[in-house]
Amino acid sequence: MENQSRTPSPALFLSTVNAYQRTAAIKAAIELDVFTAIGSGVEEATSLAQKCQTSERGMRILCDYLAIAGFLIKEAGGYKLTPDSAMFLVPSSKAYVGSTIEFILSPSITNAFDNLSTAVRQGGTAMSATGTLEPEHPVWVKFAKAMAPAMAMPAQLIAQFLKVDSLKRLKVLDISASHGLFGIAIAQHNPHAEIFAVDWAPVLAVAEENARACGVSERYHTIAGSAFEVDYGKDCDLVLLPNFLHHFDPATCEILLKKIYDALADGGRVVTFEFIPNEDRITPPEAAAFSLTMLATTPSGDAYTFAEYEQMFGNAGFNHSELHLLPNLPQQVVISYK
Ligand SMILES: C[S@@+](CC[C@H](N)C(=O)[O-])C[C@H]1O[C@@H](n2cnc3c(N)ncnc32)[C@H](O)[C@@H]1O
Repeated sequence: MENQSRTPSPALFLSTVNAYQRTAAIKAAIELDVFTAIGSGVEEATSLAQKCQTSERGMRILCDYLAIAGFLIKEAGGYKLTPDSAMFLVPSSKAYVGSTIEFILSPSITNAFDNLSTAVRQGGTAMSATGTLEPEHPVWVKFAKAMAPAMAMPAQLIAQFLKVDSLKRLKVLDISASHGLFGIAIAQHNPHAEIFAVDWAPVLAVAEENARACGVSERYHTIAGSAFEVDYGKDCDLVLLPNFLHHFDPATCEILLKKIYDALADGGRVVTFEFIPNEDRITPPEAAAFSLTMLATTPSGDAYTFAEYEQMFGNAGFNHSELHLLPNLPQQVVISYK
């Protein structure tokens, strides 16, 4: 109704076409360490320029733009951090996510969007036949290093949610382990947990380093190779499947889920952590929009609805699946039982 009654405007079109400038501004601010400088109390463009070794004009224009975009507050000619910027954009914060630009803005990802019309025409990535699913694609080592800070909180929330602390036996398979944080969080919550991490060999080196740093390396084992080909072993109690199924079409997901089903002990669980849109496929926006990333970067991946996951797990033999919301996260959790 609101759309019909207001005066038509090109504002949305123009801000969307210019959106690359927002991306460039936040990237520059992170590269120049502007948020650290402002967080440490340096607030005027002149002193910020000295601290970050930039021109004064450049710093003034960048900081004004960041204030317009909502990353900074401008007061009495100086700049302050917003609460979000203080928590997520200052590198000394535990919740720092600035490093994620190393993956999200890596050419392997951004180049995939340069030719989106072709991807739309053909219904899958225009990068190459396999996109980011090429075996040992180097972008995944970047992901493992850059995205770990953003996954630390979800990994801990999932470990808490699963209530694994008092189990006397816990064999865990972490498929697409990457940085390893999801499996490591389970090992931290349960001293009996043995983690078996599946991913490409160069990626698993990052997971092993993190397992060592978290003091769980003795219970952290790796299985290098394609999740579709390696031997998972038997009698797993828990399979972690975070941010993996979205890369594939439903038939391929079902092949993987059948393999997982065979590796699970009776009563075992699979934890799928994914962007899960509502049935309308346009809400919630962040989860639903993830579909475009899959169109641009993979041959046939998608952001699946819960009903679609239920069907895939059902077809693979699982007894039932449940959808759970975790606080303050754009992704949701599906628990599927053998
Ligand atoms: C989007 S990342 C998700 C990583 C991690 N599970 C997380 O949620 O943060 C996808 C991961 O799948 C891995 N991967 C891609 N294709 C794979 C395959 N065929 N077999 C095993 N791992 C694969 C990548 O190396 C990468 O670590």
